[in-house]
Amino acid sequence: MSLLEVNIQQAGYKANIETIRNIHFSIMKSELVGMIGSNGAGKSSTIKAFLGELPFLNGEVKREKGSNYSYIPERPIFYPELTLWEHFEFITAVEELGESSLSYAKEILKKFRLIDRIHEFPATFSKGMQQKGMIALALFTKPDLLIIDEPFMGLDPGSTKLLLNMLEEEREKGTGILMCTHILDTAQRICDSFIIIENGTMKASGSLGEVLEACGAEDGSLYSCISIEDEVNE
Ligand SMILES: Nc1ncnc2c1ncn2[C@@H]1O[C@H](COP(=O)(O)OP(=O)(O)OP(=O)(O)O)[C@@H](O)[C@H]1O
Repeated sequence: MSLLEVNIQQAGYKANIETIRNIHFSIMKSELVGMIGSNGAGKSSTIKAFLGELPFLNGEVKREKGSNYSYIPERPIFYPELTLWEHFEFITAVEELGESSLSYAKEILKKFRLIDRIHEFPATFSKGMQQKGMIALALFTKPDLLIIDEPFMGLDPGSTKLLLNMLEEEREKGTGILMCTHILDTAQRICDSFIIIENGTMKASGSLGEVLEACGAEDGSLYSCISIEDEVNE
């Protein structure tokens, strides 16, 4: 059984304005799925659509019964009136997670070198620190499904390496992961399967070999699956 099955016929932000259409995929346990496409192709909108955050959706989304998910949006979102640590305490209380989750949170925060800053407000953090705070908040709940939009944005090389290790550990635990990224060489190296989004629809999906073939990418590179607009003549 898949952790997530998405069948979107159409979805959008405004009535009668279709932002995405005909997007169908599923995510299995321990599967790392890379969603790639140009700026504005519709990746974040696809995520918002299956999370129920778009006002208009014609389609069907199925999640495995009893499974939980974490979503790391493209831009970090925090409660302005809470310190970083209060975010962990708040989620622990709301989701009735228990003390062991808070110990796990501290472990992650130590790895990300944020432990000395947990009593500060995330709005005062650097971009990369905010991103690491969001990642820690997503992971400490031990989700079955992890959805991450541009996870490497703003991370320094050490934190990028740490995140890659953490994704691998999550996968080994059985977590299904959907990751949107423009870092195609990393995606090509670590993802089990791919969804290529272009102009609001799915251009190809499947294993690396399948998407490369569907895109006619003879050079064997995911870069060839992304259409690049003709340069504007001066
Ligand atoms: N809040 C919104 N209201 C209306 N239209 C939106 C909104 N957010 C995004 N769009 C539109 O939806 C389309 C797809 O945008 P989306 O953010 O899904 O792209 P993306 O593939 O995630 O791009 P990027 O790689 O730049 O993050 C774009 O035309 C964009 O202008």
